[in-house]
Amino acid sequence: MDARKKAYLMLIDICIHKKYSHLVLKDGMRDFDTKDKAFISNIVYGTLQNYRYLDYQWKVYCEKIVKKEIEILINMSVYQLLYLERVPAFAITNEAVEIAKGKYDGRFVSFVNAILRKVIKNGKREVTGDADEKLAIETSFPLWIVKMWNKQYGTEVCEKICRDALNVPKQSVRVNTIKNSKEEFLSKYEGYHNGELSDVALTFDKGSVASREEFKFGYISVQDEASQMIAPFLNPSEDDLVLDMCAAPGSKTGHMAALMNNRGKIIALDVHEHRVELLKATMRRLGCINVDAQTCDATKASEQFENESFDKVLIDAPCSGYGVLKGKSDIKYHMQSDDMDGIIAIQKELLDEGIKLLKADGIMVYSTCTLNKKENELQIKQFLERQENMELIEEKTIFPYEYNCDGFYMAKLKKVS
Ligand SMILES: C[S@@+](CC[C@H](N)C(=O)[O-])C[C@H]1O[C@@H](n2cnc3c(N)ncnc32)[C@H](O)[C@@H]1O
Repeated sequence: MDARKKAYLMLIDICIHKKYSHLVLKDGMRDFDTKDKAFISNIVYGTLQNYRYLDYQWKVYCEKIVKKEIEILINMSVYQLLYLERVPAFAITNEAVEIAKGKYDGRFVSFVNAILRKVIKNGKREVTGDADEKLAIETSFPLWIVKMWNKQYGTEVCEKICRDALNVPKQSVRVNTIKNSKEEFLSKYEGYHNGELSDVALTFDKGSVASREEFKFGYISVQDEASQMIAPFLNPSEDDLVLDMCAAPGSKTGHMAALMNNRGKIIALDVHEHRVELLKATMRRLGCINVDAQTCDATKASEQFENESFDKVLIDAPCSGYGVLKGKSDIKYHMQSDDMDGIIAIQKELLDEGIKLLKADGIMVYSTCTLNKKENELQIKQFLERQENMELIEEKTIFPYEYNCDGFYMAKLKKVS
């Protein structure tokens, strides 16, 4: 199959059938060579990342509402016209027409052709509107989130968050110190560079590490650098009993096990059984022997575990994920203003359950990979108002533009006796 046709079918799966982009790309590219793989992934991610900007470039030329399948075809073609300078315009138009011919009737074929010709003739449209509207279109965010970030973080930070989300994320791994030190690892494997934030982080430029020997042997774990700041923030020690309430797929569990020198004990919970299986496989690969993984709804964990029995509790909560938009452009594409309504209630339940299980003088860390104060600072403020025996020791936000990493929020809390 032609690479563009494949990219189109993948975009249909992601945008219409709501499949995860990384899985669609992983499963769909087996029969393509390296060059085509790069081309397909460029079209898929580029189109998703710039979707609203691409809409803006051509919807001015049509009066009626367009079928979603046709909109996707035009957007992926406009993406190539505006961003892939080496690809000739006639090749892009011809291929779009061929894809349309194979699937839709003659009316749609001429429509696609006419729109693309107008975009070629008129070139890029300058974005107009007030500052929020311009930023929203230029960076392909819905207006409501630009307004929300503006209100919560101020204009300057909001603009940096939006523009940074268009960048390609840095790829990072964590050296698994249970199996090797960073120095030992670097003496054996090439193509890795020191990270900026975490002392066990390495970055790499090319390809994916999942098929490499060093990954299979468990010498490294794929983990964003900002995410690597969470386990040290909780700082578990060798003789601690730790509860990791939302643990799968286990990035932070594995990091905590390493910080504890594989001693003490981590009870790692997740509500989804298939994700607990993933976590167990990761723990085996990394050689973590102090982790007991269990399928459990952590909002009811006190029915299963004794109250006040854990020295440390980590709640790496389910969240809207607005800190990881560079790497997961499908979150950006699908984002809706009511995404967080249900999640905020679950986060609250997890916090209230966590405190029951924490020992007096114990430490709890609450973290999310989102940039939304309602799930972060405000969630913690309301928790502290409900629970007088908890005190806030420190809270911080890592913005994704600071280190070309993911965005994370973390709060460290202590149970006062
Ligand atoms: C942000 S992810 C955790 C990432 C993980 N800590 C890591 O570092 O790899 C949130 C996890 O919470 C789990 N989850 C959601 N609701 C839950 C609940 N009520 N009890 C336990 N786990 C839950 C999800 O299945 C998901 O795996």
